[in-house]
Amino acid sequence: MSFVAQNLACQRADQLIFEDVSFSLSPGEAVWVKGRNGAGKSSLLRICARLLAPLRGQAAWHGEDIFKDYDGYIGDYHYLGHLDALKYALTVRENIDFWAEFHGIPDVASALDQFDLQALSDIPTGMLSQGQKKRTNLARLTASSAKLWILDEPLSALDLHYIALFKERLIRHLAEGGMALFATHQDLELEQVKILDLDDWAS
Ligand SMILES: Nc1ncnc2c1ncn2[C@@H]1O[C@H](COP(=O)(O)OP(=O)(O)OP(=O)(O)O)[C@@H](O)[C@H]1O
Repeated sequence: MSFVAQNLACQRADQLIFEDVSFSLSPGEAVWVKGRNGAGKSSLLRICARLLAPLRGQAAWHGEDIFKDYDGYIGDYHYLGHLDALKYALTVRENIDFWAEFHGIPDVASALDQFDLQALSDIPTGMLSQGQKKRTNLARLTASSAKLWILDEPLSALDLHYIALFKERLIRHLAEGGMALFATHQDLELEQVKILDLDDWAS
């Protein structure tokens, strides 16, 4: 099982953002995407989550092009973007439920527990604070069986307690053979992380 990106180039509007970006992920590995504001971190993650087509280059999961083999990749990755992607009219539990069901994991209770969401579980997510919304998204992530976590600024809005909790959960995911591709401005101080600095690759 692996994710391999080769010579990716990205263009937004008429601007070439980066080119020749290559990296790979095997079970237990994490890649930390770094770079200045506007370097293309979110764009790279969106390409890997198939939300944006690369200008050039390939990305493959199990050796199959992610843009050609739709079904082979869909249940294996979970993308957490800048926006919270919650359905505000639904409660915390209902939001997590939906994704847990999509990924075939019915254990919503433990997902709620992991990010201390039990007391908030019946509140519509539109009423949550930014940090509570982020915790709901992280619970949704951990309720999924996705092998590859693609995370854009997963720490934003989290207080120190929940940053530590998230880090612990990420380390467990990697220890269980998962993979992670994440962009943060803050160092998570993971021991085994490969750094991909887009400032080195900027066009
Ligand atoms: N929808 C869009 N249309 C056109 N250009 C875009 C679009 N989204 C982003 N860009 C441009 O692409 C470049 C890369 O943006 P991106 O969000 O990937 O950078 P980033 O490294 O994640 O930045 P930050 O650290 O500020 O979050 C920027 O110059 C940005 O203005």
